[in-house]
Amino acid sequence: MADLESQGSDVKFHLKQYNFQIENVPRLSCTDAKAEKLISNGLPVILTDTKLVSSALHWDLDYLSENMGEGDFTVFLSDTNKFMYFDDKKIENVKDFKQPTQMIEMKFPEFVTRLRSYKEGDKRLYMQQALNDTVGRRIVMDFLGFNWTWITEQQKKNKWGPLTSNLLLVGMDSNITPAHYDEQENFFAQIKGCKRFLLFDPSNFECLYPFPVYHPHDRQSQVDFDNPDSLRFPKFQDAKAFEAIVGPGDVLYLPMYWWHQVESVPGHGTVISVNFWYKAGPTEKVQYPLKAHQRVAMTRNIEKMIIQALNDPTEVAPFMQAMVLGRYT
Ligand SMILES: C[C@@H](CC(=O)O)C(=O)C(=O)O
Ligand SMILES: [Zn+2]
Repeated sequence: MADLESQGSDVKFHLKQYNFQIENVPRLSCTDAKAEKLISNGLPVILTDTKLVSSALHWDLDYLSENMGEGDFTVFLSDTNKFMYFDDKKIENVKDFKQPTQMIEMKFPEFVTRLRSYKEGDKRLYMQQALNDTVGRRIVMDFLGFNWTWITEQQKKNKWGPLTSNLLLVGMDSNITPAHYDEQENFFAQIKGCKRFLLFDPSNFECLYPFPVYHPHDRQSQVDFDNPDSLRFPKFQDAKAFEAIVGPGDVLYLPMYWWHQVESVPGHGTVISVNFWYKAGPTEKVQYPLKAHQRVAMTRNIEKMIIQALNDPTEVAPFMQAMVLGRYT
């Protein structure tokens, strides 16, 4: 991708400003030993020359419209530029849960028509669809042309589990996926337009206040980054962010359990990405002190167990307080 510095001013100009500290994620060649080291240590890095999705860099709305086939694709509609994920299987756990987006299925050409006819005040659109075998032959050929040799080598070297899916993301610039974490390793490949990632290592759990595990917004931060409630979330100001801006051809290694907010950079038109989600590998012998992501995984398991045992989420806080206050504090 053209050196960001040459786009620096215009890309930087459009970026939203936040109060927390922000450092840069390193941009390295995939042949650089430092990049290998970062990945093996579960640290984020932008890889500039993997050629992972070179066979798809020609993808644009017209090409996809002609070649994505007859399948239905999942499109989210939002009244704002935010597209917060929710687990529809957990909606019944929260009385009067208000879905932040509407999820509809549509053919690709219809999606393109709606995208192109968008005007201020319309619902914004974001297609998020796992690539599957309904796509047309040319997309299959492009997909087979991905640099599977390189990424499979990474999977084996880092002892990851199997590839679970490739999510195709086609959205409007300025769309935002609010801060959340995933429980899978992720090589995020940028195809068209630019995305800005704000990343936080898993130890920021206490600063980002995830929703409870039973909530439809499990794994999502409760903090509205644009209007943080410092009374409810006093530690948010201590969050430490790393910024990664990716453009066509860049691949971001996004380690599992790392928080990320993803902003499609305004002024670059339609934004197209494909991610590569891998299951975590088997945990070898547990070593102490536990890593931050292991503590998060443990917290999740304990939270699920207590909710199930008490059979009432409102009893979790008094139960945990009785267990620790005056005994472990
Ligand atoms: C969907 C994506 C965010 C985005 O690209 O809007 C993401 O969170 C991930 O790949 O884990
Ligand atoms: Zn994610």
